[in-house]
Amino acid sequence: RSNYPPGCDGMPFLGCLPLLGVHPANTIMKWSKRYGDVFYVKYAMQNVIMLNSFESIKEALVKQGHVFSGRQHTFITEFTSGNAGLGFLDYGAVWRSQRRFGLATLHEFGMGRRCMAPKILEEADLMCDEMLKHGDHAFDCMDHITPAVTNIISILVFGKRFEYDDPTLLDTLHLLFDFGHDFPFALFYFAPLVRFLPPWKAELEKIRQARKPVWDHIMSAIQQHQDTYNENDCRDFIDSFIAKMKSTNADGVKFAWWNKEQLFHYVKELFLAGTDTTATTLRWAILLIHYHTDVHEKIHEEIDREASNPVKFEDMPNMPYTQAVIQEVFRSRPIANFGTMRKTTAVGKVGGYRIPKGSIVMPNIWAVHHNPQRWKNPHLFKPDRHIDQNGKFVKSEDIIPFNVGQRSCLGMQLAKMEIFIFLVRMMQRFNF
Ligand code: HEM
Repeated sequence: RSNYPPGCDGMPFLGCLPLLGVHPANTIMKWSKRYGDVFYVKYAMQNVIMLNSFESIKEALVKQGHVFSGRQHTFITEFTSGNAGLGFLDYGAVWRSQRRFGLATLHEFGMGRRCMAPKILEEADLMCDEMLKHGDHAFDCMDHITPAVTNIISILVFGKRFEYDDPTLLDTLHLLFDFGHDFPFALFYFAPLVRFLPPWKAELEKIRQARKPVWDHIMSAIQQHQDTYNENDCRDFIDSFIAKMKSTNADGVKFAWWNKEQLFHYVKELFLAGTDTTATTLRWAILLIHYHTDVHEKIHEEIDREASNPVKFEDMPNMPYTQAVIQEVFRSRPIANFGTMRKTTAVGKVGGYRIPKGSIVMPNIWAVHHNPQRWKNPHLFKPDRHIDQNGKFVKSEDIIPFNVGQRSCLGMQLAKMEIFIFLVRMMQRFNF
């Protein structure tokens, strides 16, 4: 294989899996000292091209986005998404049209005409009310953050929130957080045969059982929307999709991807992709602010001085320190260290190496955010590094928790809005 990147083969059958340790992204970042920015790591039987610098990630995912935006279909992508929805569609015309629809709809309901900000604030207040019920007793803040962010996706998708003790919400949380949180997706992805081994076989069966009521609920919500659909009153994501189904199929030609089954997978995926990510980022924010008393004092002072009470999303540009704190949370604790696996749809070239068609490629976002040449003491939490001499917030294009390129996170704007409003509102109502 001429001009293929260097790399590590590890052991027969297992490849490098046993060598990755408890923090694979950090281990791979260390290996880049030996192999350079672009190298391969064998995961079980499959080579994965790792991109360990912002330059190589940009060269591949942005400059050659048409080559590096595919997805591989495996047993686990089929199990998770039916290889439909959006995140696991392979690159091509179908993905492009579904993505365009998703972006336009999220814009409409997220930032656009029907801005979600007031609903996010309302949910943040309801969440704070629940937290207050604990009085002086200790509690796990995730017990309240997860239902609240799940409700934001519910409002977007179903047009309504759930009471915190509603069985549908509880079933959804059970599925997303009890199973989803630590699910070894990569293990099933690279070593699909483990699904036949007893402990994993049983685990998958438990997930099948747990997801049934949630899937039934999504299907019946779609049916209910179809029964009550009014073309002059588009209530939410499902209505927008139904409108698209009707207009696309209007001439009697059925387009395979604008149908109820695809809608079901899309809805499912918005919950999968948009809840744990946002909730975990918020949890990191609370923890990091709590442990850094200097940061805690400065952010509180800015919120008291600059934010409306209750906070508005429009306050954000006047709050450079709060923006710096959020950017530093994203830098120091990216939720998806490796983004989501990409597959090349043609031959590509990165760092001078030839990347064959069909290669699996992963950006090491952790390595970019912890590069000591770029960030002084990268392991320290220091929001001030994002403030210039004039006290202004400095936005850094190489902080990439949502990844970059045409396949980056669909919900980035909504997630940023949620994190700002939830965090500031919590700090307006509590000290932590
Ligand atoms: C802090 C919160 C979030 C983080 C850190 C995050 C991060 C990511 C990352 C790293 C990817 C992989 C992109 C790639 O392959 O390059 C992704 C994809 C995706 N995210 Fe997010 N995400 C967040 C919140 C959300 C929210 C709120 C939604 C939905 C409303 C969402 C929906 C999606 C979807 C649908 C994809 C697949 C996009 C595609 O393949 O075209 N995410 N996200």
